[in-house]
Amino acid sequence: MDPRIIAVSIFALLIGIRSFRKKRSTPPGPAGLPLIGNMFDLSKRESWQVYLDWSKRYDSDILTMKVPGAQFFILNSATVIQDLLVKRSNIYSNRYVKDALRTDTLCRIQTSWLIPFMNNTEKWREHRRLFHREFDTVDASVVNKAHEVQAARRLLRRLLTSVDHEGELRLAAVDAILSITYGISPKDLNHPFIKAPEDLNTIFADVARGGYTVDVFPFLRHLPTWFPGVEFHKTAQTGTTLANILLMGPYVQVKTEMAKGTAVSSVASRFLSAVQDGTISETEQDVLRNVCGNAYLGNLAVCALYNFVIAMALYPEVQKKAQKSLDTLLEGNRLPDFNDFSDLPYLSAVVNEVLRWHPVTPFAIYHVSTEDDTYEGYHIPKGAMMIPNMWAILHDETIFGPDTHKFIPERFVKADGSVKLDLSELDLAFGFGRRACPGRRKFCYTLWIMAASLLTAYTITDPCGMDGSVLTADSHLEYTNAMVR
Ligand code: HEM
Repeated sequence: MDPRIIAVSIFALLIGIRSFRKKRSTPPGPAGLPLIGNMFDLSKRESWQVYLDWSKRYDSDILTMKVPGAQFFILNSATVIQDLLVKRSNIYSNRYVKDALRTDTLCRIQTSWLIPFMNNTEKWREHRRLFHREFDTVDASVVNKAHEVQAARRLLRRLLTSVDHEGELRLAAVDAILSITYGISPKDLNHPFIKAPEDLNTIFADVARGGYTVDVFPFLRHLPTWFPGVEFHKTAQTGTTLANILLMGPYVQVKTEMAKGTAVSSVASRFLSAVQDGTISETEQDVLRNVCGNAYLGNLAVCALYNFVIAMALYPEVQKKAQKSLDTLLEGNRLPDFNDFSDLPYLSAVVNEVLRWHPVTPFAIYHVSTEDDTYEGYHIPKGAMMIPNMWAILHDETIFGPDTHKFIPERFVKADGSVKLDLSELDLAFGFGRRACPGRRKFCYTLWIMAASLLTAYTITDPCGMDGSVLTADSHLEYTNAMVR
């Protein structure tokens, strides 16, 4: 054979092997242990910072880790997240695949009505469409905002006599969402509707951080319930009960109140009236009932309310500045309402900074890919778990300016005093692409009215730790490693 042909063939073969290798190569990441892979690496303390440090060590914004049955990709920059979860959201909008790691405990809890766990299907799209219609449109927000103002006023009134300030914030967050959704306003923390979403969110958070051995070794699910160490059976049972309280408890109460003619106007009462009038189908009724249950579970908003209070106590000069803008506008004559929104840009900047400073969901919720993909030469297989390090991008100094670990609302203020981003535009704090949080606009307004009301009536001082020690802006605040913190 002609030696030139042989040389060309070998060259072509080498190029082929190289490009195949490149296509199949995986991003860098820490080497795991035999059998369990990176199980311990995935649940490091303050893992958002650990993952970011690894990005520097491995010189890559995308990292990979493996545990039996699943491969995770950590996305550590806004560019990678934008490229994959937003621009390719047709591929990266699924959730946990059935029977994959970590889903075992969840599968036992009745979660089919929970939007965050639905796969990218028509059912999920219909739920999101109706969620938007009921909570996000201009018409809906007029009624919803009236409820939010009332919930904020009730908080101020309770704080006059209560000493359990933390409990009052928890109550206020549930009060706001329950009154918008069901017209129900719990009077105290013993109300059965207060604890259910908190406990269910705790179970989901435990599952998400791999708290159950069955998620790693699925064969354990075949062991009988009395067997030591199979506590997940009990957790799953508790979770199912809680999920039912969430979905059916307030919904049934509204139905009963409507029958008695005592129901307060709410999302649920409006659609139940439409059912009585025969203007919506039974399927739509079921979807709307689920949508209400999802909004109720979204009460994780309380974590952001805590962060607001902590920030005000640690940064008194910020608090004073926000209070001054409120006092100048209200002149001590009245409490704020949503008509004041555009006149208080600094307060909007404070709320933006609360969401950025300590994001409530540092890793959003994992997205799952539905087909094989290639990115920057790396192979990403179908079923890969994509973990966006939201904390990392919200602390990226190239996006938000210097000292991102400090609470500086001025980073959101333009030279003319107006706010850089409208509240609802701080999208980075609310997830990505098609799965971005549908409650974000509604929630931003809840936080805004609570913040405005609190700062008008009270001054938050004397920050101290659990052990009574005095905290300052330089103290290290420890956050849990959960999906929601
Ligand atoms: C501090 C307030 C909140 C934050 C920071 C937040 C953040 C998030 C994030 C990061 C996601 C995942 C997005 C992704 O997968 O990329 C999400 C999903 C979701 N959020 Fe929120 N959220 C908040 C409040 C709320 C509220 C008040 C509601 C309800 C009224 C709500 C309803 C939902 C729902 C239903 C989903 C699932 C969306 C889906 O999977 O398609 N959230 N949220």
